Amino acid sequence: MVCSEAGVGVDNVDVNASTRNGIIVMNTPNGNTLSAAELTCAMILCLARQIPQGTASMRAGKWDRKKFMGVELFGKTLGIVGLGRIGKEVATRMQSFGMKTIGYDPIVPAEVAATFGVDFMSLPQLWPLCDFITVHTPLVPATKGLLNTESFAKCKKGVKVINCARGGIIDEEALLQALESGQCGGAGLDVFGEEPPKNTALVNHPNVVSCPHLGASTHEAQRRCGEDIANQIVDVVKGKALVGAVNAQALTSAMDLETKPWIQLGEALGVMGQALAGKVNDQMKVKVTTLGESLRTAKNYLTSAVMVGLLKGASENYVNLINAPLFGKEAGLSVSELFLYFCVDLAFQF
Ligand SMILES: NC(=O)c1ccc[n+]([C@@H]2O[C@H](COP(=O)([O-])OP(=O)(O)OC[C@H]3O[C@@H](n4cnc5c(N)ncnc54)[C@H](O)[C@@H]3O)[C@@H](O)[C@H]2O)c1
Ligand SMILES: O=C(O)[C@H](O)COP(=O)(O)O
Repeated sequence: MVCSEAGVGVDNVDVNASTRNGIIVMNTPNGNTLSAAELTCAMILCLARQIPQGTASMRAGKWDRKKFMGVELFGKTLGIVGLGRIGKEVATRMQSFGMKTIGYDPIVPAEVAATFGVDFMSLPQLWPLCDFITVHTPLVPATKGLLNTESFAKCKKGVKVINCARGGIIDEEALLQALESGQCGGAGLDVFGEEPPKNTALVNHPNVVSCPHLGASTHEAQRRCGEDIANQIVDVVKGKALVGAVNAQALTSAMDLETKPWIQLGEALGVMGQALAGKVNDQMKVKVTTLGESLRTAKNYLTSAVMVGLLKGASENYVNLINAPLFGKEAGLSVSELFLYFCVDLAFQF
């Protein structure tokens, strides 16, 4: 079974429960990149020129030319936290407005960031330099509250911030306080800790521009994600490839013609192990040893295959390559892996 997310974030899918039930969880990480990047750029422009506020004012019958004095983007510094797919597209677009782009990412190296015009630096270096800050990371423990009271205090007074990634990366309480004090000069928010937000203090703030999670809401992005997911599912059904799976590393290898026989062998060895050792219990030790360069990376799938064989029939659950490692762990099995280059005493062991 496959559970597909037509987008990047799988936070609306219970990945652990899917893994337990042997269900593949897939996403389509590329389809909505441009749409999310364009919305971010639109937010930056709205913050600079207060376009939504101007519209609301005119709808209220006013002609207030003095109230909405803006700033140019030319020559301003944009800090980009998270230099993946969307962060990169935002950078190149905003450079065309004459913005200087600086950024940080724990995975993307400085040399790579430089290829798309981003001056890489640490977060403590980045905060005080930015006129605008936009976040493009996943929401994980390391990014929750990345912009908080402490980091706002390190920023230029009046810094404008954008979150078109995930609610919670900018701490909402700290943001409200920073908006109230003027430390933050405006915020563009497409995402919220709770969606829709019950606490409307932020969306009602005069310096906040907001959208109801519209980053991927374009005809083009929806079509692309739909096509991607359809192709991914057809490929799985045909046993051709497993693209975009977020919880099935072993299964990715199972699609490869060269590794298929090894997976069958691993499973058969597991069945034999069960026949010899009896029902799996927490006293059992399993050691999967592979030999020779061609099996250097085999532990990625072979151990799972052995576990399938060991647990099949012995478990009340449906066991497959996706959930076997989890069930093995829960049964208390002690599993280790050994790779040997050569079968001699001088073998290099990893
Ligand atoms: N608003 C929307 O509708 C919408 C649409 C698409 C994507 N998104 C969200 O946008 C975000 C980015 O998506 P993407 O496709 O660019 O993802 P991506 O995986 O291509 O890029 C994310 C980057 O964040 C970096 N990162 C991880 N931890 C970090 C940290 N502690 N500090 C700085 N950087 C860190 C990663 O190394 C990676 O390069 C995700 O949260 C995604 O769910 C939102
Ligand atoms: O993570 C994503 O791709 C975006 O947040 C879009 O998600 P959605 O398709 O649920 O709007």
